This record gives sequence, C-alpha cells and structure tokens, in this order.
Amino acid sequence: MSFAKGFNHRKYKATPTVALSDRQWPNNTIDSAPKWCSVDLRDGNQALVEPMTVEQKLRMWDLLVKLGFKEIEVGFPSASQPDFDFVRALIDGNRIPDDVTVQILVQAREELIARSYEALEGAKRAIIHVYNSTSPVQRERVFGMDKAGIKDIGVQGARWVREYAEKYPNTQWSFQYSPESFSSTEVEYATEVCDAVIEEWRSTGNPIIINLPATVECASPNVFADQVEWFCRNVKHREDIVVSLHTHNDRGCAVAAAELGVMAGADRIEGTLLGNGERTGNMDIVTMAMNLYSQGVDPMLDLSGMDEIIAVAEYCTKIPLHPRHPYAGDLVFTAFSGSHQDAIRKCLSKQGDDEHWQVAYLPIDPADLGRSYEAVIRINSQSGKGGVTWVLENDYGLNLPRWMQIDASRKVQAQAEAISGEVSPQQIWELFESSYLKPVDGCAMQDFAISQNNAENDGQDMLKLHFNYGGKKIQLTGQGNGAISALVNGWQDHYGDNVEILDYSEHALNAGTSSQAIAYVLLSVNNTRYVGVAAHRDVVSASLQAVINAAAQSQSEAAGAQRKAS
Ligand SMILES: CC(=O)SCCNC(=O)CCNC(=O)[C@H](O)C(C)(C)COP(=O)(O)OP(=O)(O)OC[C@H]1O[C@@H](n2cnc3c(N)ncnc32)[C@H](O)[C@@H]1OP(=O)(O)O
Ligand SMILES: CC(C)C(=O)C(=O)O
Ligand SMILES: [Mg+2]
Repeated sequence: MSFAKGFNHRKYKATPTVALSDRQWPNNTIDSAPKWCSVDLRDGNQALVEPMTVEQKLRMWDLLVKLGFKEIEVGFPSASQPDFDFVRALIDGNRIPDDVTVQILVQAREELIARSYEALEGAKRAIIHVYNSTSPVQRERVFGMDKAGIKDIGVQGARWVREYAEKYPNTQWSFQYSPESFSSTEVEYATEVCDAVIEEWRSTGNPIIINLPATVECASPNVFADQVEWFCRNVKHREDIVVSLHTHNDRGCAVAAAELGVMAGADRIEGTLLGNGERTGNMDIVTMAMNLYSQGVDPMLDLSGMDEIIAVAEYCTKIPLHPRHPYAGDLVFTAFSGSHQDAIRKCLSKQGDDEHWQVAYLPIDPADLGRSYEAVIRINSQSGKGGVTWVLENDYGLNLPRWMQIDASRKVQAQAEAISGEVSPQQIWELFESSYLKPVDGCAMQDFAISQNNAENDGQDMLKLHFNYGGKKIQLTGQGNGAISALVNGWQDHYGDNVEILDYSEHALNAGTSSQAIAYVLLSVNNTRYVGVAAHRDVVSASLQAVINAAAQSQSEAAGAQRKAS
C-alpha cells in the first residue's frame, strides 16, 4: 500500500491569530463550574448514523436530568416530525422539572422559527436558539453574500424570534444566538453581528445568551481563548448577556478550548456526554466537569454513576466508549507497568480518609466514580513485584515480606512472558498455591510434639516431629529457642546440612473462627537460599511446615544431582 500522493501541507494556511497583547486569561483560574448546557439530544443526535428513537431520547433525557443539567437542548423541532414529537412528548408528558429549561435550535428562517414555537407551546420556560454562519468561507462560498447580508440574516432571525415569542406570552422565553463558525470569523465582525442581534432583543428584557462556537476547531486553544476574551471585552452590554461556548474537537482540544474560554470570561458551556457529536465530536462535558472535580471545584453535575452514564450513552448513540477515554474508559484507572503499580500501592496504603487525595498515577479516586480498586492494578509482563503484591494482598489477604514479593513476582513474570498476556488474579493465586503451598516432593508434616521450656535442656524447647519424605516416614528431634529453631537443629542433625533462618514472618489469613495462619520462611541451607511458605489453621504447624518446605528443596536438589552423577 502506498501513501496518498496528495499529502501536501502547502495546501493549507494558518488560522489568523487575534491582536491581543494584553490578554488577561492566562492569569485566571477556574474556581467555580460554568453553567452547563447539554446538546446531546441535538448536536449529538444530528451526528449519528441512526438518530435516536423517541425511546432512546427519553432515556438520554432522564439521564441528563438525573445528572443535574439545568439547560438541555432537546432538538431541532422544525427539522423533522420525530424531533417535533419528542419536544411535545416532554411538554405534554410533564417531564420537564421546574428547575430545568429546554432549548431548541433553529435556522434564521421564518417558517422554521414559527414551527419551533409551535413545538414549544405550553412549556413553562424555554430557550430559542437561532443561528447563522458568519465566517468568510460560509459568507463567500455557501451563502454568496457580503458581511452586511450575513449580518441581516442574523438580525432578521432575531427579529422573528422576538416577534413569535410575543405570540406565546405564557412561556418565559430566553433568546440565544450563535454566530456559527465564530472561531473562523474575524472577531471584530462576529462581535458586530452579535451587537446587532443583542440590540434586537435587549428591549424585551428577556435573558440573552450569545453562544460562540468553534464549529470546526481550527486553531490551538489559546487562539480561541484570545477570541473569547476579545469578544467579552468589546461586545456591547456585556453585563446583560450570558456568554456561552460551544467547541468541537477537530484538533482534539475541545475541552482545553472550553476551559481556556472560561478563563477568558465565558459563563456557560455547551457540550455532550463523553463527547459525541459532529465529526470528532462536541466538547466532552464529562471530561471538563471531572477536570474541575479533580481540582477541588464542585462541577455541579453528579457523575458518580459513571457506568450508568456510559451504558446510556452507548445505548443511545451506538458508539462504544474508547477504553482510554478520560475518567470513563475501562483502562483509565488501570496500571500494568511495575513502577506505576508499586507507587500506587504505596500511596494507597498511606492515603488517609480525611486528607486530600495524593496517589501517584491516579488523578482521582476511582471509587468516586463507582469504580472498584480491582481494576486498578492488572498484571502482565510489564508488571513488577508491587503489582503482584497488591493482587495477593487485596484479593487473597497475603502480606508478603519483601523477599517473598521478589520471589513470587519472578514466577508471575515468567508466566506472563510464557503466555504473552495478562495474568489474572485467579491465575496468580493458582501459581502461588502450586509454587509455595504444596509440600515439596509430598514432604508433608504428619505430627509433632513440643515440650516447652524444658528444664533438663537449659529451658530450651524440645521438638519431636514426623513428616513424609520419598515415601518414608522421617522422624526429627531437636531442641532450640522455640519450635522453629528446634526443627532447624533437628534437620541439621538428621541430614548434616548447615541450616540458618534468614527471615521469618507469619500472619492470620482471614478473621473469624475459620481463620488460617500463613508463615513465610527464608532459609539458607548450605549457603543456598530457599523460600518456604505454608498455611495451616494453627500458626506453629504453618511455621514448621514452611521450614520443611524450604529445607526439603535442598534435599530434593541434592538427590537430583546425585542421580545425575551416577
Ligand atoms: C453547526 C451546526 O450544527 S448547525 C445545525 C445543523 N443541524 C441540522 O442541519 C440538522 C437539521 N436540519 C435539517 O433537517 C434541515 O437542514 C432543515 C429541515 C432545517 C432545512 O432543510 P432545507 O430547507 O432542505 O434546507 P437545507 O438544510 O439544505 O438548508 C440550506 C438552505 O438554508 C439556508 N440556511 C442554512 N443555514 C441557515 C441559517 N442558519 N439561517 C438561515 N438560512 C440558513 C442556506 O443558505 C440554504 O438556502 P438555499 O436553499 O436558499 O440555498
Ligand atoms: C449551531 C451551532 C451552535 C453549532 O452546533 C456549531 O456551530 O457547532
Ligand atoms: Mg455544534
């Protein structure tokens, strides 16, 4: 396959920047949420291969209300009967809560405006959103008009909006105007058009929203922020209008543009859940709201049921969510790599309930979005001891000493490499069990008797123990300061090995009467290190079996070497 012959950057030119040398927005921070307006049911819907059915729209509507949206663009009711019927279903079905305002979109065309008002008849409150496009390309190539002609379309549209509103006095109307393709329009001209529209509406006293779209994202987000700041500083009657933004994601910066736009003075943000919308999508409200949340700002939306949000969005749009989608994707709170897992495990163990979140690699607590910690650490060949330790600790209650972590993670790593894939927690446990918890060569302890603090032996403990080895019952007797040291001495006497305990630990496995103890022993036998682990309902038995498991490995190796030599 060859590359496209026409790939040629000279075909394109840079988007003009705004002359704003004293820009203020870089000094600002966002410390409260903007007003949100969901356009899932309009912009999101108009971009779908199969537009939503009424049933899907109602599912989406119910979700948006549940999340806390107070303004929701519900469609383009003059465009089609299903859009019209949906608006009617909301109004006639009394589905619009008192604190929620519906919004509809319409072109600046009288018959469409008239039909939009019909669709909204009986609503307590509504926003009529009228638009026309203002950029040079749209003026010259789509509409074939000069600046004055395009401005007239907007002003005439605003006039019809005002006049038709008077015919429906029982509804509280807000008026919204979008100079479509604002970010590709000369900012002075876009502002002039908006001034004229505002003039058309101001005398009514109805709330006015001016919505500035990056209909197609065409420059870096700082350029958009300059445009927004320029507009806010120069538009007439700034104090009487709500400045809203509506960004698209063509360059992948819709969220950044909206955020910088709010820093530049905007009050309100339009977008969709998880970024559905034309081409690369609309601004993703989930991401922007969660960005605020992660900075300690109340987003004024309840996104704690992330899985429900995803389920409804996928059901309505038929577009699956990318596993790396910010905050929401399946893999976004998952670490496969060893050093990340190690850091997460250490931070989580130190994270107090009442302090600010300080966990490396996790920008927010997954639990806040209803996600469990199980998915946080997953194991493959990139993982290290931190990750394996986390899984055994969290899923199976094991508290491995450091040398045990290293030994166990080597085994898991070997398995991950062998299967070239993920090793599940269940597989890790099975590997742990078969590697450590099965007596070496069937070397299982049968019984033991211990007499503590034996006066005849300088107060030391005396141990007599039987275990199976190679089909024979072996008896060991030894004395020492405690059962383990007595066993080590007994083993040395019986086999002539030089045995030393390098480390030992044990803990209860689970609470309650059925609890088990697990013991971990690191032995040096004839200067070679062996790991022994054993679980038993009684801690002394677990410890003794762990020593036998470790020491028996040396016997087993010696026997193997002897067989080879003979
Ligand atoms: C950036 C955005 O997302 S804008 C929203 C876009 N969304 C949609 O278009 C979805 C719904 N739209 C529709 O279903 C249809 O476009 C309708 C029903 C509204 C209109 O359909 P039609 O009347 O067949 O016209 P069509 O959509 O092709 O519009 C083109 C005509 O409207 C004019 N027009 C387009 N936008 C506007 C506008 N905002 N204001 C005034 N006139 C406009 C064009 O100049 C063109 O006029 P012409 O026929 O004289 O050349
Ligand atoms: C109608 C407007 C607001 C729009 O959707 C856009 O410009 O992207
Ligand atoms: Mg749009």
